[in-house]
Amino acid sequence: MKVLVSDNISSKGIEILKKAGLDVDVKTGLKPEELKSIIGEYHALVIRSATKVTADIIDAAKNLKVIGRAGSGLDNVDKAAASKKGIVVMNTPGGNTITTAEHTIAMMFAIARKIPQANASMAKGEWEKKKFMGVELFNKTLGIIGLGNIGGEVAKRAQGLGMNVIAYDPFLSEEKAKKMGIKKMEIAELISQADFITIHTPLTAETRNLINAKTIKTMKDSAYIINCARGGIVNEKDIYDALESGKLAGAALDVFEKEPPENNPLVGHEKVVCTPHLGASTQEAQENVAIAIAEQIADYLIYGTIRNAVNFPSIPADQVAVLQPYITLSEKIGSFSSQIFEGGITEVTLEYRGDASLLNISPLTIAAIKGLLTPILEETVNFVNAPFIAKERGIEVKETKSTDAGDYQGAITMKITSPQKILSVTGTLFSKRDPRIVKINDFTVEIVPEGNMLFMYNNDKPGVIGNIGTLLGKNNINIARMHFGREKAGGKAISVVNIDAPVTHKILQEIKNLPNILDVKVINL
Ligand SMILES: NC(=O)c1ccc[n+]([C@@H]2O[C@H](COP(=O)([O-])OP(=O)(O)OC[C@H]3O[C@@H](n4cnc5c(N)ncnc54)[C@H](O)[C@@H]3O)[C@@H](O)[C@H]2O)c1
Ligand SMILES: O=C(O)[C@H](O)COP(=O)(O)O
Repeated sequence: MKVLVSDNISSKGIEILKKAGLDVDVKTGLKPEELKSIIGEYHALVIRSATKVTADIIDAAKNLKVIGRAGSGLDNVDKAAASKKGIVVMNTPGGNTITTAEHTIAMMFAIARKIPQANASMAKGEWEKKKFMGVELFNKTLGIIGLGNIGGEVAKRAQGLGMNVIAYDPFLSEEKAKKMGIKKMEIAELISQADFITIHTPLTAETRNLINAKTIKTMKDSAYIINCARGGIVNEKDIYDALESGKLAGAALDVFEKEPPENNPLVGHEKVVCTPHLGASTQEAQENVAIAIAEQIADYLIYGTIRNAVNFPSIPADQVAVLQPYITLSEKIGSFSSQIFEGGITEVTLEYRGDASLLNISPLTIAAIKGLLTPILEETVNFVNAPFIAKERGIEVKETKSTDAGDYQGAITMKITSPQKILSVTGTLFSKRDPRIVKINDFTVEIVPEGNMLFMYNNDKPGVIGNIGTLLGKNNINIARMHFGREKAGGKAISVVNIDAPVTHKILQEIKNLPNILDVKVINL
């Protein structure tokens, strides 16, 4: 397997990839067309923030299985295009958190005490003591927008400096904020109260342009803005206008709308401190993220283990043993159901009952959808692109949970709806690991879902089984197992036969023509 490392990462990560037996090429600074022309030969791509993995690049990535970000931000990757193609996108959350929080604090000190400006002045031989009067951080209010990993570490450090920390984060509970000794508030309130405002959110549709002329108007004239998150969250033109008009005291920026910035008047402005996206640039953080991404990529390419993927739920190591049999069961229920169902599917509901309801159900639902789509689609369906394909095909996926599993310890039911009909298939685990299909609509059955199978609706009349056995025997096809279910004696019945070899189209036709056979489907699991 070949790995392309297209941005600078610590050599420790490259050593790990090579030791794992992977063929590693390091080619940094590639132009988009150069990357596009070579990406087809690689199975993994390791990046930082410089490489732009656009839909165009992904389209050319014929063999790519994984994109690994040595760091956290993934706004330079077209995640939807990658997911659609079944490419796992993973990052290394946490590896550069402390380093970036420290950089934020350093930027806050730098702008409050004008350290870079004073340094530049001294380098020119000046001694401008009066010009570089600063402000203390002690007793000032720090407003943190986005109290996640980095925001949280910034908060701790600011509290240590005697600052009053307030935060805006719509996804943060009041209780957690309280535990951290932080007052949570709405953004408008934070902006009007803060002496220093620091941003630690991802760049999303919600956060793009979050700090703009309108919000700046409501800030204190003495306020400072620090952005070590992503360019585009603060509107650079509006910050420049505010600084020029005396509305803001200063800004410290590590990230920019365009990187590297071109003709950006904020760079070199006397009230601005700039660093070239250095938030994560310490030896410690770079080793952390390079080692982490190399291990994650090697584990995925060699063992299929997915960790820290943004487009597939991670399964913690201690949950794998319990979840794996249920993942297998879900996938088999999905595959079994789609092979006996006919019609345009509009909705799929997964019902988790008993023990199954207590599990992390997202991977189980994805497995069921993968199982459902694989037999009916030409394109490769995997755990990453299955939810995307379902959505694209207009299939609504729902989940329900109930602790009551009736006769079973745990059960999963897949209900497939089309405008004409509904199919319901329930499965369970025998001895905690052996999948069984135990109900199909109102028929109670006990089917081992594996290998080649024949699924039949028939009239519950004598001779049906004998006829099938004779026909298969004549064609030298051995029956491994047979299962039956019926509504009532003499009514409609279900027969499922596990066979040791697949049937040909001709044999299938002959089965269809047997007396009392209403319908036959071939299943392969
Ligand atoms: N400058 C650098 O070199 C550098 C290094 C690492 C990370 N980063 C960037 O820093 C940012 C934060 O990283 P992190 O690891 O702390 O991420 P995180 O996911 O731990 O935290 C992000 C926080 O933002 C909050 N949030 C999301 N949308 C929001 C909104 N609309 N308003 C307010 N809060 C919102 C989330 O609830 C979460 O608590 C990211 O943009 C990341 O890319 C930059
Ligand atoms: O998202 C990140 O991890 C940071 O922005 C660091 O980016 P970098 O790896 O390009 O320095």
